[in-house]
Amino acid sequence: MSRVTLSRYLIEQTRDHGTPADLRFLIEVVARACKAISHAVSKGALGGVLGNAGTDNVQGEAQKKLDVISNEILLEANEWGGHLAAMASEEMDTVYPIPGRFPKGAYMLLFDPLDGSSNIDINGSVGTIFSVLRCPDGVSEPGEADFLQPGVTQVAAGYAMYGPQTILMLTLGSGVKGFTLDRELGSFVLTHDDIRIPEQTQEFAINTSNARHWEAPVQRYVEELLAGQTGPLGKNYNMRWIAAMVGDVHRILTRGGIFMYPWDAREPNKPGKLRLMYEANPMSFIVEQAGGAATNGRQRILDIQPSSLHERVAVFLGSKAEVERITRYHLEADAAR
Ligand SMILES: O=P(O)(O)OC[C@H]1O[C@](O)(COP(=O)(O)O)[C@@H](O)[C@@H]1O
Ligand SMILES: [Mg+2]
Ligand SMILES: [Mg+2]
Repeated sequence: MSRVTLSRYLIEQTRDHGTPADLRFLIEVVARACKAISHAVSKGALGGVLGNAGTDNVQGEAQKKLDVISNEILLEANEWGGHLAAMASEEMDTVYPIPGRFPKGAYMLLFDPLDGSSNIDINGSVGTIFSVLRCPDGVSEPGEADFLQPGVTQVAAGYAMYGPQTILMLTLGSGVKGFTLDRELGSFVLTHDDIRIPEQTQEFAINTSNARHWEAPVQRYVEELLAGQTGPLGKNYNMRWIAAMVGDVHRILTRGGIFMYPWDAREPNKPGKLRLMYEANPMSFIVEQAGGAATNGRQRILDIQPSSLHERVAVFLGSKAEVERITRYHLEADAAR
């Protein structure tokens, strides 16, 4: 059987399903950048890429060397391609315009260049998350306001995961495909066709060290999960936490489950830890395209109208029945107030 590479898959999407050629090139360039990041990550201590960069990002988080390297790789790969009008990144203060010497295109790219940064120095899984938006008509130099589109307008989203294997998961809005990097061939090869998340699950992911800071509906739900077979949910649940959203979402796409990063009272003014534009929106698009659901506890994430580029959000995503349950618990608690 001949192998379907990412390039071939994208060409077939253009030929048979009307995927614009410039979107296809854009995805190819992002995938090439992910290969370069995978290579950089794998060098570890030998390549001098571990440890802190000695700088903070706009959100006040200490940047790791690989956060900065990955951001640079994505910028350099994409700026000359001719498919983009601008980029935005978790690691940059504001919008990155395409330099005047390069041609401009119809799309805008957003990314979390290195997700799961706390795993870098322990040789745990990390990844890259990306989201593609259309540049509004008539805008040649998009600013922050042009990026503030709800997630439902995304034309493509995906992530690469740099684990024991490097994989790339992609949605163009009609299902989710997964590709594994063949290092000898240098290509991403289709290995996960038509991914579907089971509606029910027996696995959950949440950082329980924050339990005392959660809202009542989250405490209620997790208590019920922990109560197991003799509790109100009537079954035993297992728990996993990779500390990299890419890893937890990848597990959910592979065998189901629910992932939660709720609001908590440690920083009460922030709606959550994860970023709407670089993490929650692309992951919610992928999860919905695989038959799952994603909310902030009260509302579908893809319907949220962003108010700023680096906006945070609470995230509950994965198997539909579980996401519906935790969302219902929030709404019931709100109604009883
Ligand atoms: O360390 P915590 O609080 O458990 O947070 C883990 C979460 O933080 C993140 O690492 C945030 O992403 P970055 O590494 O891109 O900042 C998520 O991937 C992950 O789910
Ligand atoms: Mg992240
Ligand atoms: Mg990051």
